[in-house]
Amino acid sequence: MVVASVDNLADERSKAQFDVGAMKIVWAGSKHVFDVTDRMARIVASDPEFRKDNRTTLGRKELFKNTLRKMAHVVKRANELRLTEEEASKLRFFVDEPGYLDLHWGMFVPAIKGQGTEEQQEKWLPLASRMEIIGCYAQTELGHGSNVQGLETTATFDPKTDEFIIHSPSLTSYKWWPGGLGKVSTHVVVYARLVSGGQEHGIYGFIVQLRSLDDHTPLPGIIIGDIGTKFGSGAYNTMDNGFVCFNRVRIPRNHMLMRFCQVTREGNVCLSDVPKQMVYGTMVYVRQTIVSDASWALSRAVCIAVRYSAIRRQFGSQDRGIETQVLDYKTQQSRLFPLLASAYAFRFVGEWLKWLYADVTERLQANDFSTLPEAHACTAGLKSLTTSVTADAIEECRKLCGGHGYLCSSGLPELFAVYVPACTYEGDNVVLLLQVARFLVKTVSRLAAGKKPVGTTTYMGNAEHLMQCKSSASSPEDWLKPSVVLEAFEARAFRLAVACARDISKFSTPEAGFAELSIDLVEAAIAHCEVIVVSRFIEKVQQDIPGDGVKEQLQILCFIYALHLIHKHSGEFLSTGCITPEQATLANEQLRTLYGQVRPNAVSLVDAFNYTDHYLGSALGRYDGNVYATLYAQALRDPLNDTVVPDGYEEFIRPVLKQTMRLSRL
Ligand SMILES: CC/C=C\C/C=C\C/C=C\C/C=C\C/C=C\C/C=C\CCC(=O)SCCNC(=O)CCNC(=O)[C@H](O)C(C)(C)COP(=O)(O)OP(=O)(O)OC[C@H]1O[C@@H](n2cnc3c(N)ncnc32)[C@H](O)[C@@H]1OP(=O)(O)O
Ligand SMILES: Cc1cc2nc3c(=O)[nH]c(=O)nc-3n(C[C@H](O)[C@H](O)[C@H](O)COP(=O)(O)OP(=O)(O)OC[C@H]3O[C@@H](n4cnc5c(N)ncnc54)[C@H](O)[C@@H]3O)c2cc1C
Repeated sequence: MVVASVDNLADERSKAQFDVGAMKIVWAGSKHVFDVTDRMARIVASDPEFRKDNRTTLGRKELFKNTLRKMAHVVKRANELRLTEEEASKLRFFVDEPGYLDLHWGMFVPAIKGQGTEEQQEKWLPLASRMEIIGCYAQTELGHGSNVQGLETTATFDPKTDEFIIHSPSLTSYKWWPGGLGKVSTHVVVYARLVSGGQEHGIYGFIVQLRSLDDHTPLPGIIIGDIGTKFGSGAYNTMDNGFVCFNRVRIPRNHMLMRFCQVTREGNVCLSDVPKQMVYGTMVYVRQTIVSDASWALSRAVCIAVRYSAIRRQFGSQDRGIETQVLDYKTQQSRLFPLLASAYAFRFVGEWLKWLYADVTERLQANDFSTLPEAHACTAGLKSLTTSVTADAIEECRKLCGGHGYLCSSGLPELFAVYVPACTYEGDNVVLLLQVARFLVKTVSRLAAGKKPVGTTTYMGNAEHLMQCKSSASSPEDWLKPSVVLEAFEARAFRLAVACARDISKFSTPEAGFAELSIDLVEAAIAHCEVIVVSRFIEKVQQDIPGDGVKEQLQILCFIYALHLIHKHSGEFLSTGCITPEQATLANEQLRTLYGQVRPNAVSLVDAFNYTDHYLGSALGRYDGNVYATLYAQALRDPLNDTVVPDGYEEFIRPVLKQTMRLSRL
């Protein structure tokens, strides 16, 4: 019997019809980013301090201490190697272990940058950059997360002492969830209701010291700890998500982040002339980074599943000869290749969102707030879409790897467990889609008032056409025309949004209509977000892209992405009358052809992600394809195999056997 050989992947690589090196640059975004990413990934992979293959077997305390050691090593290496901010952030990324540094650099520092005055930034940022203090971001409470306006923690100004009193008035007001809070952070940006002169003035951020910088003990009035073990082995349990209760903790007045709202010495509250939502700015920033990161998690899972599907063979042999690679099964392709295409789609939309965020930031600095609602809708919607798809895709990749996908050594269970909270943190995905829907309904009603839509809703300006058009696709090849594909997506999204707006107007109040129709609104929001992703992908493949065959591969992936969505949401495309059942069948036919075109390039398309074996952390996804020997070696290393006869034999197995023997003699 011929067994799968590691040569499978070499064979696969020899079939590639494009320049893999050039695709690596496209995936990275530029030669510079590729070089930095590649260098940082290799530094981490070659450093034994960053070993992670034992993570799922460690108890919580050991795991956490191990993370502390790694974080300290990250800081040490970043200093020794004099890494730039860009390089250090990549280094942290490849260490691939959630830890307090994520929240310090990812939320605490951005909150101060975004919401602190210049003076406050000058004071706090150098301390944070040199890591003389470690910070986190505490917004969520035990009783309230999604509803930020419902937060209970108070920050009451005391004009007698020129201080704020930070207080947790109830159990439900305890801050609950912030990463880095439980055991590590010395400081926190706390979100609380500002109270001055006996009046409430809304939610703002306040810098509070939590722990002594001498011995790390909590400061007076602070009760603090970890919220407990979370889902999965290893995974997010490396993070000390924490709780904190403030018992009338006093902080100086200038610890309130005062860029958008100032409290004077007398306790007067002066609002700047900016929208009050500016205080939500850190969330917009982080949502944008989460969209960029989705493509990394998704591509990682897809890389494992594609390589393993090329190695794994089942059936297809009459004479016990060589069996079929599971990657050759159309069903495997139809589950896997849309995920591969989605990874590329999310990579490009992530890059675009970075641009959008930079653009809105520049405008806000010039007091132009006109694009803020769109930036909020795009970051919220794309965060929701990309994380939901990625979490589901990681689980699908696990199933695509059959039984071995269920082993921790496949890397997929931990990847799923660490990734799935992305659907919840930084805004629950449904709550965020409802924000997009609110924006869409407003856009539709503005259209009715003769206002021209801009940005990602520009397509809605073509209202009359989008409401009436019928797709012209009359052959499978027609589904390779960008204009045909885009028209179908835009018409579906627009018709769903218009139907929602129309139906809402039938209720006694818009709020009642919005609440009753929220299921339809979520669907309309997803349809709009898919227009954004599809159109950005089409735009990308219409650019000049260097490298033999690279553009052709991306075109194939782009159409797989779009057509698999038409298949997935065929109910909506059909019920809105954007396409006919015959056209849906033609789209499926084209999709099947495209799967055949990706097949010989699949392994090279995942090689283009340029992942090290360390980063992948998977016996199934190894670059050399040596799957079975690695699975066996890792099984032998399991703590349960430390002894041949297990601990507990004398106590619990032997007596059972003895008892059974006694019974059988009776
Ligand atoms: C094996 C592998 C191992 C290891 C892998 C290693 C590492 C990788 C993994 C991951 C770890 C690393 C890092 C991960 C990064 C981050 C994750 C960590 C932490 C997460 C942190 C948090 O979760 S912080 C808390 C976040 N909380 C939320 O997001 C709350 C959500 N709620 C809200 O945002 C709001 O309450 C709301 C938007 C839902 C409602 O707002 P509001 O009550 O004000 O009501 P309205 O709906 O009425 O809105 C009023 C108007 O305001 C507009 N609006 C709302 N929000 C914004 C905004 N942000 N910007 C601009 N405008 C906004 C809204 O549109 C309304 O406008 P109108 O014109 O319609 O009035
Ligand atoms: C791993 C992890 C890390 C985190 N890190 C931090 C951190 O560093 N700092 C921090 O402040 N917070 C953090 N959080 C908290 C996180 O931001 C919140 O959990 C998140 O915002 C969701 O809020 P919630 O838990 O209140 O969910 P809920 O709002 O209680 O959601 C429960 C259910 O209700 C539904 N729902 C809620 N409102 C509506 C509505 N209006 N319409 C329809 N359905 C609705 C949701 O869809 C969901 O299904 C973290 C959370 C996790 C899981």
